[in-house]
Amino acid sequence: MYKPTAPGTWKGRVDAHDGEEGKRWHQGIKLLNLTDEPEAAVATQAIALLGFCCDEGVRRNQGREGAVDGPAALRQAMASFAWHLDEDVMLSDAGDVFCTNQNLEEAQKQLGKKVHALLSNTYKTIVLGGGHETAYGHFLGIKQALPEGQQLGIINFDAHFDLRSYEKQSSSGTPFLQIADDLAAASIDFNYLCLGIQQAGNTQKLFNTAESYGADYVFAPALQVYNFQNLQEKLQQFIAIVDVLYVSIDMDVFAAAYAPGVSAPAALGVNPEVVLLLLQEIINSGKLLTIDVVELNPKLDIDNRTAKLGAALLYHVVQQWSQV
Ligand SMILES: N=CN[C@@H](CCC(=O)O)C(=O)O
Ligand SMILES: [Mn+2]
Ligand SMILES: [Mn+2]
Repeated sequence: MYKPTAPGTWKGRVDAHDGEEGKRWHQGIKLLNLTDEPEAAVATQAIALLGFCCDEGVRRNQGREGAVDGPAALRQAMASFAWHLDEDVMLSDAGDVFCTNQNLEEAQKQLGKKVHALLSNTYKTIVLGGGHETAYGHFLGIKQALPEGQQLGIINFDAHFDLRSYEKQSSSGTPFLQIADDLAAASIDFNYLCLGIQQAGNTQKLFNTAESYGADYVFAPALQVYNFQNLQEKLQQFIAIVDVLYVSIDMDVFAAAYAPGVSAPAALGVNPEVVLLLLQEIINSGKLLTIDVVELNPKLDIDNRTAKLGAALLYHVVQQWSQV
């Protein structure tokens, strides 16, 4: 269920005549094998990518399958980024966890183990999804790594709450209710802020669940650069009450013009600029523990637009996160 990334996977443009000055991500990234427990990160700033090749949650949620190929498409979209990282920064690719035989629950457990291995060895972790069922597996690792007494904050950029009932089965629509219930069982608060909610994309039942679980949210039409001061205030209030942050970026939060390659595109979704500004606020808080990008479906993408957007956001995340 786990495979390290094969040598040669990262490839792209080479400016050989420019030497070190021509360096790109595919030439600087290190491959990290998590088959055994990784060694503690040696670099001052160690960032690791980990793929979750899975769309079983999307299938179970009546969505359009294809997110299983999200990690490969994101790697490809990142490969030729110019290298502007400081010398003390190590960027690693820790391979992929796969979902086999539709066994989502086992795949999520395996993802949790690998996330825990990275976090407990001081890697700043970036999980490449996968449908939004990625979030529950990601959380299993966060929960194990969370120091006792620390408050976890979850910020989800998403058109949807993903708070559906998992009584019959879990899916890409249920991860944050699973997380809320797991936290409640461990007497830990569920601090959940959802940014970019589409009213038309969430039934009254979901709004009621959000309310009963104390979830906070901002509708997509309010997630605009001109409203940034209000957004910043709301974000800062949320960040102030927690110790560490888990951020999830569901690519369907963006307008379909920017992100056509998702199971459930949002015609009136948000613009990327405001998300980038909010990510910068989050990273500057110094509380970001781990992040994922989910729901990219390369089969439905147009000219790799969605993959390139996810990758571009991660470029800025890596650049800024490596400095805090
Ligand atoms: N991952 C979540 N997906 C959405 C899908 C909504 C739709 O298909 O319109 C959800 O369950 O709410
Ligand atoms: Mn989602
Ligand atoms: Mn969504």
